[in-house]
Amino acid sequence: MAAPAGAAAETEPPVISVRGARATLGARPVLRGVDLTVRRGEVVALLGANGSGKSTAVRSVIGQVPLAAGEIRLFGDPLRRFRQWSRLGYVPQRTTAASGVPATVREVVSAGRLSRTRLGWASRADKEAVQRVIDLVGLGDRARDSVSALSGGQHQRVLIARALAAQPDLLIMDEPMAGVDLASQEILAHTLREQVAHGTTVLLVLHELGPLEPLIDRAVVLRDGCVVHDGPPPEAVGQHALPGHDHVHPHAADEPLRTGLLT
Ligand SMILES: Nc1ncnc2c1ncn2[C@@H]1O[C@H](COP(=O)(O)OP(=O)(O)OP(=O)(O)O)[C@@H](O)[C@H]1O
Repeated sequence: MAAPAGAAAETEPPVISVRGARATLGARPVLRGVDLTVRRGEVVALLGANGSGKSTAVRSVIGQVPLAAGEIRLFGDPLRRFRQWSRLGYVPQRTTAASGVPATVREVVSAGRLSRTRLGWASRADKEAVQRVIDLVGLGDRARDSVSALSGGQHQRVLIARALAAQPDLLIMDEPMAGVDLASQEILAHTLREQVAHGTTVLLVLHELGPLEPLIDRAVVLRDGCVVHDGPPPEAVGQHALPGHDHVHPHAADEPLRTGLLT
């Protein structure tokens, strides 16, 4: 669990403030008046069924989806004026670090450090920061390997290391556990714990709380582009405990709820 946001966090502007956000994709209204506040040091999970608008909400926060109405602020600045992108690490949903270009783990993770490197040259501190996050995600012995040689879970760990390389104050991850084997899930949970212990603010899109549950301070649940819950994480089984849960799971119905749901 993150250290509770202190008195300073109460008075300073939220790290993320979304007010009355509306967005339409194609002809479809996908966000229909979303409010979302994330304060410094908080770990907030954005939950909801397939298509409820979770990814669209986080993509609007980072400026990838324009709003039809409403306002977004990051670290107190209106999004259109926000320039401190090195303070934000983002791991998009279900992407791969392998682009056809044979890059090594270290090269991909170093790319995440570029916003902090001075004069285009990686300093010793930059190299150490890159090595630290590679070690943190348990890939210290794979740093020179091509990312194309990695498993899906290892890929995801590379992408998270890339997002952490610039030592962001805010980490946004869209379903970081999706398609990730259990061993990698545990490493990711450990990685996140470390970040949270160092004060990083985190917004996570999740299908369920799963192994990250002990870290989550607050859950915001979307349904049809509207917030239907904003408060303590639903007990034990994440959104499954909520009425109207209709997520489609690619697993057998008799599988235990706490394992394998994210794969
Ligand atoms: N580019 C697009 N054009 C039209 N509709 C879109 C587009 N992108 C997403 N949508 C639709 O918007 C709705 C919300 O999508 P979004 O990806 O935000 O949901 P989600 O809650 O993240 O779902 P999932 O759990 O499936 O990732 C879905 O019905 C989706 O089909």
